[in-house]
Amino acid sequence: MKKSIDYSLYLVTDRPLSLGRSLMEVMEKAAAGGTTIVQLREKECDSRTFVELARAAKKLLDAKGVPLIINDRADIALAVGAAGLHIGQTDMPYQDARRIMGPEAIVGLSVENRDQVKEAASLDADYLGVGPIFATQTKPDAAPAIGLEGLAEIRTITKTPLIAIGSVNLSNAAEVIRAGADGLAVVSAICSQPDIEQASRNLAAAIQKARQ
Ligand SMILES: Cc1ncc(COP(=O)(O)OP(=O)(O)O)c(N)n1
Ligand SMILES: Cc1ncsc1CCOP(=O)(O)O
Ligand SMILES: [Mg+2]
Repeated sequence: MKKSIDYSLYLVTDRPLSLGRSLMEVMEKAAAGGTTIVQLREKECDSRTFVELARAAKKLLDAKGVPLIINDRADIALAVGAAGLHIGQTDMPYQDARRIMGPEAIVGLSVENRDQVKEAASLDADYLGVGPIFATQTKPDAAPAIGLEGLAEIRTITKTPLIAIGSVNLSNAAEVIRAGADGLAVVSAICSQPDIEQASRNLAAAIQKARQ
């Protein structure tokens, strides 16, 4: 049986946005503060570097019981035995990713609008990464923001876990949860904060409170 995953606080890494701190430091402190799942997102590095980072990330996160998801690259996810893969609308098609990763792996899919959510209904994605919720500078090629209304509407058409992404931070975490997100995916709200552990702790507490 597939392991149940806590998607509450989903860190998506970004080394250039980490204020000079190492990937290991970011992940270590984020996990200490309550981050429940980590996606290694590397847009610039070569494959060798990506594998080495992923292997080191897995070792660190395994010791903390935090699952590691790899962005875009099924080959890297398989090479290091990661828990799963995240793909978007212009990445490898979902069915191919699922076949390669196997039935036990977590495979997450990005959706940017309600049509893509409807298309995803025929798939068995473990979660949908919905966004951007708000405009973000972190991903210059992101689709237009869907807002809290867009998220709430998507919530009504699927039961698949929804992970909200795109300028999600401490100031809007509660309303994003209340609009229907099962988890919050953040880059800058953790990676670019001076105190990563505290930022993670604050977000985890805000999520818990919003669910009460
Ligand atoms: C949790 C989560 N949701 C959405 C995305 C975006 O994925 P994608 O559209 O493939 O864009 P890139 O991240 O590959 O630039 C994500 N990474 N994680
Ligand atoms: C990877 C990604 N996909 C949609 S928005 C985004 C970037 C989110 O970054 P931030 O949390 O800093 O806005
Ligand atoms: Mg992608």
